[in-house]
Amino acid sequence: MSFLIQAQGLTKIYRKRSVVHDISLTINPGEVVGIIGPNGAGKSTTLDMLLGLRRPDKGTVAYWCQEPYRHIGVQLQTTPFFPGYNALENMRLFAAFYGVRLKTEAILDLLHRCGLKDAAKTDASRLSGGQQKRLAIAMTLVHDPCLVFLDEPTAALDPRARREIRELIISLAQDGTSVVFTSHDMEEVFKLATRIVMIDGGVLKVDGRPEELLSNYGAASLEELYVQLTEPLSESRSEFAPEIWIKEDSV
Ligand SMILES: Nc1ncnc2c1ncn2[C@@H]1O[C@H](COP(=O)(O)OP(=O)(O)OP(=O)(O)O)[C@@H](O)[C@H]1O
Repeated sequence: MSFLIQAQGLTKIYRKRSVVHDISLTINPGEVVGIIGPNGAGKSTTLDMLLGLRRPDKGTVAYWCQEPYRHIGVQLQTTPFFPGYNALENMRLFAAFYGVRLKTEAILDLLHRCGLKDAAKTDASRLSGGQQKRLAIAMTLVHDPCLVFLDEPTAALDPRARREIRELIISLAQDGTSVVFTSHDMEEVFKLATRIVMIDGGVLKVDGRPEELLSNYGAASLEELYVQLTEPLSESRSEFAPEIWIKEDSV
């Protein structure tokens, strides 16, 4: 299998403004791809288009197999749990969406892998923020996917919970699962990612291996590279400084 997802020329337009513009991106087997960029840069919109959750206005997405959704796990920024059900039951219900019947032992193994074994019987809505994130990630694994998408998996978590999620991402990668994740924590991205993609103003700015990127741009750290390549908020990202405007007759 040469690629998992291959996107060509992805463009998404809202109110005549191109919030994602002509992005081409390939996700390969075995990669941990870290997607970085300022708030509102177009990362989530790009992920959604890669996943087929939003239709691109231009461009194409190709997958490595006929039914990719059966083999992709997705944790979006908000993961709705089934209210009134505990973690284990949520896992079982979620698995049913994929047509997978998981034995209790198998679910407990997954919860254990995600550091949640003791919380299996706790109502999902009563789990802590970090536990809910871990449950959201555990739920992406119920159908044994070969690719998982994690949108800001460590955002708003305390240091211990962040560390646990990072270890989980490393263990997924070690088991051969490809991972695509977004994060605003440059140190975290540098540590975890085998490839880094930066999107800014809806445009793909860089795409490469972490060490290569630093040496190509002469940056001492990913944070330095980020600052070097993105514009200050006041210059580029006010409400009145849109990314790319589309001529009326071209939409
Ligand atoms: N449904 C929509 N209608 C109109 N504009 C939208 C819609 N969805 C996203 N946008 C706009 O598209 C731009 C990109 O949003 P997106 O959520 O992809 O950014 P992001 O890089 O994921 O940001 P963050 O890091 O804050 O999550 C933003 O300006 C956002 O306001």
